[in-house]
Amino acid sequence: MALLTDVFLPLVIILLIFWYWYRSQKNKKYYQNVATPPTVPILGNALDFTTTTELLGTFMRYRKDYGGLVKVHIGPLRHFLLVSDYKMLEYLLSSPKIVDKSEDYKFLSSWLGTGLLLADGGPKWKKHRKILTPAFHFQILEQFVDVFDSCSNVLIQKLDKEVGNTSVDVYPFVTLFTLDVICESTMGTKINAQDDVTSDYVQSVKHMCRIIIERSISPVQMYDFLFVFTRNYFIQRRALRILHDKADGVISQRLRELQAQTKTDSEGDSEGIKKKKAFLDLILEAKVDGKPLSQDDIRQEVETFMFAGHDTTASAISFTLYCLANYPEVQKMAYEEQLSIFEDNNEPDVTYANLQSMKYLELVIKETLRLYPSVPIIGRQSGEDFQFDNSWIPKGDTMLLFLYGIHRDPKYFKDPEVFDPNRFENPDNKMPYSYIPFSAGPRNCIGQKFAMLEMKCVLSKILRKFELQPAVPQHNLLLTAETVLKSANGIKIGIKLRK
Ligand code: HEM
Repeated sequence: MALLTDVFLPLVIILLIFWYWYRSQKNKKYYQNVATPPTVPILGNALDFTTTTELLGTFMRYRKDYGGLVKVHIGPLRHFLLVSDYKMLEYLLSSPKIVDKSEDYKFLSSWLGTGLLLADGGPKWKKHRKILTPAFHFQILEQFVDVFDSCSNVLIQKLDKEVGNTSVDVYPFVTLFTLDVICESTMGTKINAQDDVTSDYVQSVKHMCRIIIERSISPVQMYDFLFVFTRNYFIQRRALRILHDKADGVISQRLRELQAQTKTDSEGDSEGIKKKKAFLDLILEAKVDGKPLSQDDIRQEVETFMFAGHDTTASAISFTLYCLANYPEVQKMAYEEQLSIFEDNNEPDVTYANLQSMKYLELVIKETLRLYPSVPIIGRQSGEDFQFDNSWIPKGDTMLLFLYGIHRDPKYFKDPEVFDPNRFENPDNKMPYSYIPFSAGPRNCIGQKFAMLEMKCVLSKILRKFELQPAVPQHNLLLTAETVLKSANGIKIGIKLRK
């Protein structure tokens, strides 16, 4: 006993003090000149973020009070660097080396595996990015206009039933529309989410999107070993089985069809009809190092497109409708542009050429994405220590790139809180990293052209059919930074039939 108290305990204390001293000496070179908001013991800055609706406001305050680089502590073990400094954003996004996603994306991995969005920036990501890029060539995108158009028609029917309602939350309608679009374009199969909202598939997508967010802020669910004891774990397990089975089923069926088609073609019995290709077909045809992708790799890319391509566009379309409703002058100009393109206002179908000529609508979407970027924050980490200005940033530390923050910086946007699509009329490209709704650099959004066409198509059809009005009673958005930007109290507008 005496040995324990006289020798062992003091030794442990000395070692701990030495370890603490050594760590603080070693860490001295890190984060120099980077401010930290005042912390409380153990919790650090955690009390500033108790809900996802506080996040953007707190980050904006940090930015205003402490500048473009802020070190934030969450509890005793976690910290991150909040980045909205122009030069640092440019450095990080253009770097061919800092291409790894941060830890925060891990809750998505049971669904998306190592598909493009989550993959570290190693050789696999590079090869997959290279073979998937041609899938977004305009000749391929052109084929999807029919899909955008027919899914928009279903949405119009749904909104038609809301005519006269002065306070419609458009987000639930739009998110089912974008799910229909992405499913048909990616897998080449219809899920009819807009007509069958209770289907297992639609519900599973919804559960997964919800659970990912709940896990990222819950001190219990964020740890895998505790998560397995929660109800969400069992819901997630079932949802993943449904989602994976669906994707696997579609992939196997397409493979069989392709094999049968090759056989018929080689027997000279082809009817000569060129079937529209879904993204899946292009992935099935692609070769990496001379070999086709494995079934797992294919499924992960398909599910990545499903995830990355539906909630993002739903957020952008819904906020654009909100802005059009609340800025009647802007809506008038957007509507007049539609009239100039479709002389007969009842013209039902939209073509690729029509979409190309919707220049003003594009400005409206761009300005909406400035104020309401679908992805308000993205996370990165570096594989090695690096120096920026006079500060060293350690390898593996999370850096949160605050896109929402730089989009509202008066240094780059005059009167940043004002919604003014004309500010993009003659863009000067001198500061390209101040406007990055689709990110930038090697890991930018692969689907941005697809998204722009889809958004223009559906907005064009809605604008021609309905007059959008500010909601009554007045609706103030309560922005919440989940995986995508949403409004916690809905995105509400009034809908009136155009005469
Ligand atoms: C308004 C719509 C959209 C917005 C604002 C948007 C925004 C973004 C952003 C900011 C990133 C970077 C994420 C990060 O670094 O963590 C990203 C990546 C990505 N997006 Fe989009 N996106 C949209 C639509 C789409 C669509 C329609 C698709 C697919 C059809 C898509 C597929 C992807 C993929 C696969 C990545 C990962 C790329 C990589 O890391 O190589 N996105 N998107």
